[in-house]
Amino acid sequence: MLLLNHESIAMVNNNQRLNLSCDLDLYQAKTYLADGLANQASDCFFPQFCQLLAKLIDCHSVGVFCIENRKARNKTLRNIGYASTVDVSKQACLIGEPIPLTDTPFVSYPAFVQHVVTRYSTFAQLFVPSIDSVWSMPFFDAGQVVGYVSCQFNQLPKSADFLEQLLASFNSRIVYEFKLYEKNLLPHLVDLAFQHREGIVITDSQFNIVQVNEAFCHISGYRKEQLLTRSIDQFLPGLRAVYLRQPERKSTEYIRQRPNGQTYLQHEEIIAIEPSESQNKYYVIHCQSITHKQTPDDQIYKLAYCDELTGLVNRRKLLFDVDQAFRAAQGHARIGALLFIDLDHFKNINDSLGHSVGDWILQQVANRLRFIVRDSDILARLGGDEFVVLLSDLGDNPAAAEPQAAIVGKRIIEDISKPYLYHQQLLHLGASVGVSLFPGRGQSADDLLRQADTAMYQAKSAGRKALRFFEKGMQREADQRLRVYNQLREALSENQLRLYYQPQHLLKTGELMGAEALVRWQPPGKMLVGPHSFIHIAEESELIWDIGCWVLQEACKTFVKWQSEGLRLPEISVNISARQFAQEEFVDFITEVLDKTGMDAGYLNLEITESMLVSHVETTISKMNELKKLGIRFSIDDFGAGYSSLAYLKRLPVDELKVDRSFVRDIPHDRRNMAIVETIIAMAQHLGFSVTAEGVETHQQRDFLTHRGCLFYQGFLVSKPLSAEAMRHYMQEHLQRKLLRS
Ligand SMILES: Nc1nc2c(ncn2[C@@H]2O[C@H](COP(=O)(O)O[C@H]3[C@@H](O)[C@H](n4cnc5c(=O)[nH]c(N)nc54)O[C@@H]3COP(=O)(O)O)[C@@H](O)[C@H]2O)c(=O)[nH]1
Repeated sequence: MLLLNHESIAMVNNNQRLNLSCDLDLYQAKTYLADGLANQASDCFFPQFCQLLAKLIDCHSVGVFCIENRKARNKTLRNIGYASTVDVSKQACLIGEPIPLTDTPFVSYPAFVQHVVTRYSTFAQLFVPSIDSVWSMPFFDAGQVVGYVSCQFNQLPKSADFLEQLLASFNSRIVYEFKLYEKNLLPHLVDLAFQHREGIVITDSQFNIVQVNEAFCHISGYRKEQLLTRSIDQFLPGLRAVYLRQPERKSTEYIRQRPNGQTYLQHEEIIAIEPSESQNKYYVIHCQSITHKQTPDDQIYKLAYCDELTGLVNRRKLLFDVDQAFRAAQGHARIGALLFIDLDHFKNINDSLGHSVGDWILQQVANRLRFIVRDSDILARLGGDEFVVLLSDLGDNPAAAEPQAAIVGKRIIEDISKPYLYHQQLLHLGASVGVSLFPGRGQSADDLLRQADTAMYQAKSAGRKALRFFEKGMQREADQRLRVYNQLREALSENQLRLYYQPQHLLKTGELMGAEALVRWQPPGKMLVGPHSFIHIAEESELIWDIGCWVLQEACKTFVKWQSEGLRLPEISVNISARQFAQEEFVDFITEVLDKTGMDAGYLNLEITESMLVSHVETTISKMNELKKLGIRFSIDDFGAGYSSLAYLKRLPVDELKVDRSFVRDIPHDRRNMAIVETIIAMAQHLGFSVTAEGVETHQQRDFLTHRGCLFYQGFLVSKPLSAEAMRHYMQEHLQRKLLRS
């Protein structure tokens, strides 16, 4: 607003008072105005006031302005009354317009400015160029300026003193009308705003929804009663978190999901409103669905460069961006970082709750990541549960860049690990992050993704929810892993896998009670390779399914063959990995193998690990029950080394616990481990499970276990794992000894 600037203040301060004679009697003027306003309805008060005053003092025009957002830094003037003694059709309509007060203090005394039109071009746009000067005066409420009256003159006005005295006597009435105006205007504006085509949500200070408009219900697919009083986190997840973390970043695009599963792209803007110090804070969220607003060009761009599910940059665009960022960093001696993020346990959610929940989770993760990165960073989804954040400029000092990248990485892990609320159900995820800084010596843009991926793998191996920076040694390990993976694939197709069998005996009598099938890899011309060197690599990929299938078929085939040869073994145990068990078709697959091999399910025992049970207990129990109906038995392998939750243990249809080798190893030296073994045995007895001790190597260990009531054991004391042929001889000898004894 040009009326009240530094220059005008200077003029008043210089006592350049308007010294013009007054033709009007002050008393008459007051009466004239007071009569004219006496019965004036509130909504016409200010236009009428302006009209009367303009006529009275014979000026070009009069305007009344109230100050909006008085407490905010960016307060503005809104024109609420205007009248002119000349034809106003040629002038800009000011009523209701907020007028910006750029660089201008809100003065608290009358001000006068001459030659306004030539001095200020904006003013010329608002008023006819004939205006020469402007005089304005503030109105006060409890000592605070609440608005102004401004009078525009075609020529120098006659008396400012007169005007000042006249208007001062109307201060209370004008302030009263200001208040009425504000009170009446607000609901009217709210009504108008709520009829808007775009979605509006109002929340209280705790982000609970207090009002929504029809448009929001239409866009989001929720009914008003489903939304009111609920937290916005349920319907606009992530918005609150990003706002609280970065209040200056008011608007963002999100992928949202309707209750029917349909997704849409939405532009959301949040504004905090604090009506007064005594009143609570509110938030107004403006939502604009922009899915349909995209031009064909936008759509082509999105198809080519965006990930459809999350709206993030896709792999193709990321590779391009990485290349650009790498070159820019090289050219300007800056440092950047590429963060490779892989979700922990995502597959469990996908497998157990279905792909639509998996998709929902990926969208939530994308939204959470959006809050963390800055606009200048690049956020991409590579596919599956892999995301990438490219921080293109972390300064020019490598020592400072690394902690900065670590802060972002740790925040990513922290935010992704917070629970997700899906239809009253809390879902848990984690994230492992690998970081590669660039540009490095001998490094190319192509290396970046691979290096960060390698570091991410190290983070996963470190126990998940971890962050690792790429180091040169990691590359060697990654290359080795890839080599083993490729060779394993070949091993499967070239029939290089072998199955070994470790006998299991009854502790009390030494009776042969079963055997555990253990896989080995026999590369041509090389030493036999144990599962420790390759099972974990297989478990990271679909290869574990193929290997697991082979093991189960081979074990059943061999067992049936032994049976046909009269070698009767009470049971054969097969290890099942979590990834294998989680497959939807697992139960069907087992049934098929039993059918094909002619194996009686009553002889088959599946060894599963504790960790597998904790992540999705319900699905696990239901799968186990299906298999139990066929006659299959279950052991919990490595018991005591994992979570050992008694809460789920009593619900599981399990038959046996296998005490982890690490507890048996130190008998009789480690009293604590001995106490653990005793407790496991006692607990198993109470719950009706049998117990097998693994890794028994000495007579002392065997005696201890026997006296504590353990039923079965396996270990080098009695036999190492044997090839199928050696196991056949072992069974024959055992049978002969038994026959001799009887
Ligand atoms: N998913 C699958 N996992 C499998 C399969 N085959 C094996 N495995 C898992 O690999 C782990 C290592 O197995 P392995 O090297 O065969 O070791 C087993 C035994 O050799 C070893 N053992 C047995 N007795 C002793 C002993 O007295 N001393 C000693 N130092 N080691 C001994 O223990 C392993 C058996 O362990 P467990 O399975 O826990 O009963 C192993 O964890 C296997 O689970 C497969 O086909 N699928």
